[in-house]
Amino acid sequence: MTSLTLALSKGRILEDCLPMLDRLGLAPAGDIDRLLRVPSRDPNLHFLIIRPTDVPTYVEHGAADLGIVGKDVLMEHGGEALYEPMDLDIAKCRLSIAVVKGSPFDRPPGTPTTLRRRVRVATKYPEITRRFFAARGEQVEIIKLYGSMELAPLVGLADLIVDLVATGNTLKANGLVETEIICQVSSRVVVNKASMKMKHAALRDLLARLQTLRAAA
Ligand SMILES: Nc1ncnc2c1ncn2[C@@H]1O[C@H](COP(=O)(O)OP(=O)(O)OP(=O)(O)O)[C@@H](O)[C@H]1O
Ligand SMILES: O=P(O)(O)OC[C@H]1O[C@H](OP(=O)(O)OP(=O)(O)O)[C@H](O)[C@@H]1O
Repeated sequence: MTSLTLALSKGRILEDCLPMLDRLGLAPAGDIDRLLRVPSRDPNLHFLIIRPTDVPTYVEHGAADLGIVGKDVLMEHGGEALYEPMDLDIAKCRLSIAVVKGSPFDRPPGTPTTLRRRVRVATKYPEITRRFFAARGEQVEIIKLYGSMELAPLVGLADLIVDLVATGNTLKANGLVETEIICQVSSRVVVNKASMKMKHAALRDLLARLQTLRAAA
């Protein structure tokens, strides 16, 4: 039998995936809090439990045959080297622009700025942000952060943020408002292109099983 390696994004996506994998009889058979390479209840499937931002890299290089990762991470990484056959419709949120409520930046999208400097945007997604503003003919100064983006405009580090929003509770709690949605986000299955050829039957079966869950949801 062909064996497959599936890279799972640690954190929120892993938690959302576990019930799905369990229903397919593919739950991890090991301590997912400690082990980085975990067998599943199916002897032909192993999991790698890794940081979300590392999933596209592992799959692209063939260290994993497939992976589950947020569309946000894929767009930032650039997904051209991977197949993206399925939207799992889990870990749903959106990538948005937000500003301090009532600040000079709290205005309709695309309003020309009167600033003598570039608008400063704090984000974990510099590539998506650069492309988004460039497509509108705006050059912005991007400040790369690794978390807690909501803090940046409160302490004068940035004018705007580009961050994930789901319920909107984090923005609200910090006195921020969403001014524009850049894109909707959900978790996707990505597949290594060589694996898709060499392990076609095994991958097709696993994708079909994941698809039945989607259809039943
Ligand atoms: N509030 C949210 N609601 C729903 N999905 C979310 C939310 N925040 C993030 N996600 C999705 O889950 C993915 C992983 O988010 P999570 O917060 O678990 O990890 P992280 O802290 O971003 O990872 P890292 O450890 O690499 O910084 C994101 O890439 C996105 O696709
Ligand atoms: O709209 P909400 O439902 O409040 O969710 C949005 C929050 O969720 C994510 O953060 P997360 O909890 O993953 O923390 P992190 O950015 O520090 O990883 C995101 O970066 C927002 O801060």
